[in-house]
Amino acid sequence: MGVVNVTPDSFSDGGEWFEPRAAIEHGLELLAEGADVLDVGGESTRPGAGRVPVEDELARVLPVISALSAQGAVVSVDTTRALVAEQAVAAGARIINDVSGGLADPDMAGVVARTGAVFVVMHWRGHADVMDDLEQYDDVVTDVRDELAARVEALRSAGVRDEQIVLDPGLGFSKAGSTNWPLLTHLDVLRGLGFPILVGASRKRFLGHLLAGPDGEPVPPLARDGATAAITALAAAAGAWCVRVHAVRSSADAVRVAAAWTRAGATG
Ligand SMILES: Nc1nc2ncc(COP(=O)(O)O)nc2c(=O)[nH]1
Repeated sequence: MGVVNVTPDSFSDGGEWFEPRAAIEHGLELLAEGADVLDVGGESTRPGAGRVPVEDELARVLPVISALSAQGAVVSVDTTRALVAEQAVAAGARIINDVSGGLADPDMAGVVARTGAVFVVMHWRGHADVMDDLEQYDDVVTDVRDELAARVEALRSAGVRDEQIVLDPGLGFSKAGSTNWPLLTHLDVLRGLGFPILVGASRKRFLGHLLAGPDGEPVPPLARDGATAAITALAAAAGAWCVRVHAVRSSADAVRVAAAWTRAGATG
């Protein structure tokens, strides 16, 4: 899943593809690099980001979703708003990628049920302005699993079918650096819920800290693509359904390495 952020302020690529034409071109480049899905977002979710008015979010994403869908791309819309999701599906999006898993907008579950779109349910505890204050867990793996299971039950009650649901641990969302790693090394616990798993580690802060030099300063987002590709390979080998990345080529190659590695291991 290649990231197409049509925003002026996303943490790792804010502003590069803010104009629709540039965003569309970038999406086509990511397809050429091997992306299976293009994730189009119009509102940054980075910690501390302010909300974007809904009309601005619509104006940003709809032209890009329409154009990329018309080119045959499988497009997801990265939004927490039911209205944006509904209009994005009408414009051709086949996946709704909601970092709040339906918590931010009470109308989202109904839109998902009505449209039949695939729904990515990410683990989330609050909007960007508060999420860093909500990082308390007894056991992050079982807590995230249980909170996602509760979301699944709520979605089922709203008429969403199991085959529409994809789960996502929400790396970096209400999770400080060290808290992210157990979610990656225990993907099997999340997979135990019985749904495909999407992993979004690309260029995130916890990787910047991992790669920090002697001065302890985290490396900048654009220096985190090697670590991102390594996580892609490990997550693929652990059975992840999809990884959401900014740099597609390196992760597409990493998926092929993991597939070859797993096949060789299977043949013994
Ligand atoms: N499903 C899903 N969606 C996401 N959307 C945005 C970001 C972070 O923002 P970015 O687009 O600036 O990387 N991370 C995720 C994620 O981890 N999972």
